[in-house]
Amino acid sequence: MKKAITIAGSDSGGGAGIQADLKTFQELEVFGMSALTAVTAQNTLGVQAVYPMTAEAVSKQIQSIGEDMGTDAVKTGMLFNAEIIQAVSEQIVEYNWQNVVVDPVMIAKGGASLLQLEAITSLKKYLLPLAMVITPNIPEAEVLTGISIRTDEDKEEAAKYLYNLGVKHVVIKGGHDEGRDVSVDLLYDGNEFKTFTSKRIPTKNTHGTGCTFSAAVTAELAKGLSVNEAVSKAKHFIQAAIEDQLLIGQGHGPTNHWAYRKRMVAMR
Ligand SMILES: Nc1ncnc2c1ncn2[C@@H]1O[C@H](COP(=O)(O)OP(=O)(O)OP(=O)(O)O)[C@@H](O)[C@H]1O
Ligand SMILES: Cc1ncc(CO)c(N)n1
Repeated sequence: MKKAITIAGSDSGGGAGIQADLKTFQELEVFGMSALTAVTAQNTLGVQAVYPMTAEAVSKQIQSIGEDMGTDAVKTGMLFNAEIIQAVSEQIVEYNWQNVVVDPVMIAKGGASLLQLEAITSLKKYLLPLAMVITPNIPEAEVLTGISIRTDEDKEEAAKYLYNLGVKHVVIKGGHDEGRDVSVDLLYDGNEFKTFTSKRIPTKNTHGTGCTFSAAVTAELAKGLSVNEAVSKAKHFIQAAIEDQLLIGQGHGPTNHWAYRKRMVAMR
């Protein structure tokens, strides 16, 4: 069985963070492991509190996996501060992990900060050059590049900027591209652009869409798919998860992580 580790924050509400990642790994038949970077008190209404781990505690968790079990792919989500980013980057180098998916989580749906502003320089300097894939949403791509993204050309320019920081593949997600009836994710591999388009689902229940999408990319890379194939599969996975609504909580509800498998079983 292939293995994947998520290095991310805990979402007590279960829709995003470590919980979304492990559910997604399981649904895609990959053995899930984790290193917690922070504990959040969170629900569908927002983030009530953030308790970061020490960089040492994060390092030790990764070391436990690296020294014994190993992994076929790595995902990073909420990293919170520069010390954690540096520790994670060092461990990725130490164990020579190649299939690294960086979801540059910055701000939760309700506006709470999940990454300190001064940590963005460290993210760009230490972690991005180790990434096989980076999966920013539009606001994250704007912060990382300083480019204001309004048009498809702006997205392409931002993707090129991120590629030039040493990331091998850039996926700029289209969930925040509101006012369109489609959600378009753009993939750039340094050579050509490819788009993955789906019907935009009118719903407020999109808590954890980004985490779930990047976890699905990670699981598929662990299984040996190419980045192109992994992104395509992840797009189908998240589309099913948003479509098959759960209606949990009073705010931005979680997606349905088992919708994709339910569909696959029904098609057999
Ligand atoms: N309403 C929607 N309908 C269809 N697809 C969507 C919708 N919202 C998001 N997506 C898809 O979900 C994935 C995640 O995109 P999004 O831009 O929402 O990430 P995000 O902002 O990082 O998510 P979050 O911060 O909630 O974890 C992308 O593949 C995007 O196309
Ligand atoms: C712990 C955690 N990671 C990531 C996100 C982004 O969706 C969130 N809301 N919470």
